[in-house]
Amino acid sequence: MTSLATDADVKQTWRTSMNDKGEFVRKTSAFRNWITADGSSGFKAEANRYHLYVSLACPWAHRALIVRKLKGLDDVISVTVVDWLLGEGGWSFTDAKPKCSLDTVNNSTFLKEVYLKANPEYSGSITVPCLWDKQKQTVVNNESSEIIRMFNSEFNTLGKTDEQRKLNLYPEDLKEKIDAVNEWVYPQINNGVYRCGFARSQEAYNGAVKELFDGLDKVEAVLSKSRYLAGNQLTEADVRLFTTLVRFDTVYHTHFKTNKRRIVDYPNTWACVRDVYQLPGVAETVDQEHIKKHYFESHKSINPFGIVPVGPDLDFMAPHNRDKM
Ligand SMILES: N[C@@H](CCC(=O)N[C@@H](CS)C(=O)NCC(=O)O)C(=O)O
Repeated sequence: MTSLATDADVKQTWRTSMNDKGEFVRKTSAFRNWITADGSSGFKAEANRYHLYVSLACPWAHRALIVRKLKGLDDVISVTVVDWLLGEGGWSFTDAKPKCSLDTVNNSTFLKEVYLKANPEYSGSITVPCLWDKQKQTVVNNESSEIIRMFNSEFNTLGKTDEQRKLNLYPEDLKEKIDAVNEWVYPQINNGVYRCGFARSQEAYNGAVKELFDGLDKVEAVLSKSRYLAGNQLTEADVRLFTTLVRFDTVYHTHFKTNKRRIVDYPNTWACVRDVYQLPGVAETVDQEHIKKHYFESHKSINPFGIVPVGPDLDFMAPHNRDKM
């Protein structure tokens, strides 16, 4: 019998990752196994073997959901959506909220039970996305940047259509460029919004917000010259940026105090968000109810009454005209 962690043992990343300057410092992910097409790593890419635990609110989990869709892997990799509320016990399962379901794979009540099944000694953060191996009964990987690379390259015989099997979001000739973009987009923007929101000193906030808007200005400049971040072809760099930007005006702008500008104020960036949103399969991965309710209801230290603001209404389906660039 696995010993279960008590609520007090649950390490909520956003609460515990602070340094003495009041800055938010994200912890590194713990499970880093690799699925390969040939199985040489011990984790072979196979249909119905892997299960993805996600929150529809979480930008990191959202990356994995988008790549799973774009690569036509929805019938190959199953998914459970957790309750949007991140409570005292961490992520949990419910069938009483739209799109959420109980954990029929591991029959757990809290996601921490899944992590502890993989490693009873585990004391790290309990985060989504979490990729579970139904065969080996363990967590394969809980780092989104790696999960999307595996979905992109290792499941190529299993995708639904030829086009989806051939889609390459990290092509050889663009690797350097994509890595270079990720190198600044991650700290300044993806993690940057959290660094603004969870700052516990004015200095920490000032530094994070400056880097964030320098980053967004840079994105706008790049996207004024090319359709996507690494040129005229969609890559993982765009997916990684998109999941932050699609949450920006509805949540971060108010909740994380990133209110110098909104994404709709950046014409090229906003058009690029709509471009990615309108790609086949992407819109159905975006759920603003989960997104808004998760952040505003869960982070009681920055929104004590859990009130969810009413707006803004954004038209993600408005024409983007980026294909004419
Ligand atoms: N580096 C991880 C970060 C994942 C992460 O921090 N996820 C958040 C949700 S947005 C989480 O699960 N937090 C749980 C907690 O703070 O307790 C990745 O990119 O996969």
